[in-house]
Amino acid sequence: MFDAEPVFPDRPIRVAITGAAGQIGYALLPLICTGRMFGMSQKVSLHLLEITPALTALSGVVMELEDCAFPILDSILATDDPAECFKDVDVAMLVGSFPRKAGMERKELLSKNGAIFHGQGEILEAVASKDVKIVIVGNPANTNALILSYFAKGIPVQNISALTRLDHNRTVGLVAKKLGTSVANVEGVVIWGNHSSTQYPDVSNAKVKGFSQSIVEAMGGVEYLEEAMIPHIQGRGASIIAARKLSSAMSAANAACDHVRDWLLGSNGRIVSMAVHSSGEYDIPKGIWYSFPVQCSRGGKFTIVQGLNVSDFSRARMDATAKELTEEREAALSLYQ
Ligand SMILES: NC(=O)C1=CN([C@@H]2O[C@H](COP(=O)(O)OP(=O)(O)OC[C@H]3O[C@@H](n4cnc5c(N)ncnc54)[C@H](O)[C@@H]3O)[C@@H](O)[C@H]2O)C=CC1
Ligand SMILES: O=C([O-])CC(=O)C(=O)O
Repeated sequence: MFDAEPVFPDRPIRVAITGAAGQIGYALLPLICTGRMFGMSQKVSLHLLEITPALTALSGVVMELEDCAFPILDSILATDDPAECFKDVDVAMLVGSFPRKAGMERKELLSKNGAIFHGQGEILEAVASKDVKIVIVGNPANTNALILSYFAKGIPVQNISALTRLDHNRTVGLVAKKLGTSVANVEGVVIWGNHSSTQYPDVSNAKVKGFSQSIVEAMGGVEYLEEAMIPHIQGRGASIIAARKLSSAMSAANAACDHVRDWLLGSNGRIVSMAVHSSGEYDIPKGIWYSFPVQCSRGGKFTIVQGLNVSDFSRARMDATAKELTEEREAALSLYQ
């Protein structure tokens, strides 16, 4: 457990979690309530949303939360009404949606899940604080963020993000394993682009304590990246589905917790990856939600880290994943225009 100065010393922080009775919800709730997200000095008020048929399952989750007697858990609201759930929340973690099955790409979920983020965008626009910080976990996460923003124009684009921290953590884990070091020694990994099989996990700017040479060379050169590391990270979600017959939940919840903690409390100078609105940084098309290297400062601010070295190898991959996101944007917006 860690402690931190509370974001709101005088009141609980209100956190909405959609799909709270699902796999990720079940893994995420204990992380929040044991202080892994906001520290042990911040009281938390949970606003849990489920679809009506899952309300009984949600009531069981609520019973378990009560039975945990978490000292920082102040109150729980469980509802199937998104307007009630989102009213006055400080953070909205939008998990509730359908996971893919083996053999599917995440973008195949667009027609089914896009409608959820359309509806929730309109409701957030109507009832949420303009300061709310929103993270979209449900897939296809980047384009769901774009859809949500399209229907919630009063919420600043900087307050809407999508989760690529899982890919980031996967890459940190892989680098540490390959180099035989601790994950704590790995810094400067970047996930560029889409949370999909076109994402570009980039270690070319990474630094690892104890290694003075280039990390690309230490890892086995460009050939290793191209043939092993990049496909490994791009396909990790599918590998987990193949093995578990269910998509990642523990690691997804852990990543969502890291994402919100760093966004709200600051990343202490570390580079982390978040899918955020592109204003054309690194010549990425404007208006898509693209995963960039960011540094977060306390209070829910982040800046995209500028000036990282971009080789031709990186450029081609950054552009390929941007192209996919541009196509997803066209497919999504064609439903609404
Ligand atoms: N961005 C990322 O890194 C990751 C994203 N995911 C995605 O997260 C999503 C959730 O995954 P799981 O928890 O494993 O799925 P799950 O099926 O176990 O749980 C989803 C829950 O959402 C609920 N739900 C469906 N529609 C809803 C709505 N309109 N409002 C509120 N709740 C609703 C369902 O009743 C269900 O309880 C999926 O789209 C999955 O692909 C999963 C892993 C990583
Ligand atoms: O692969 C999936 O469908 C679930 C997911 O997003 C991940 O594990 O990264």
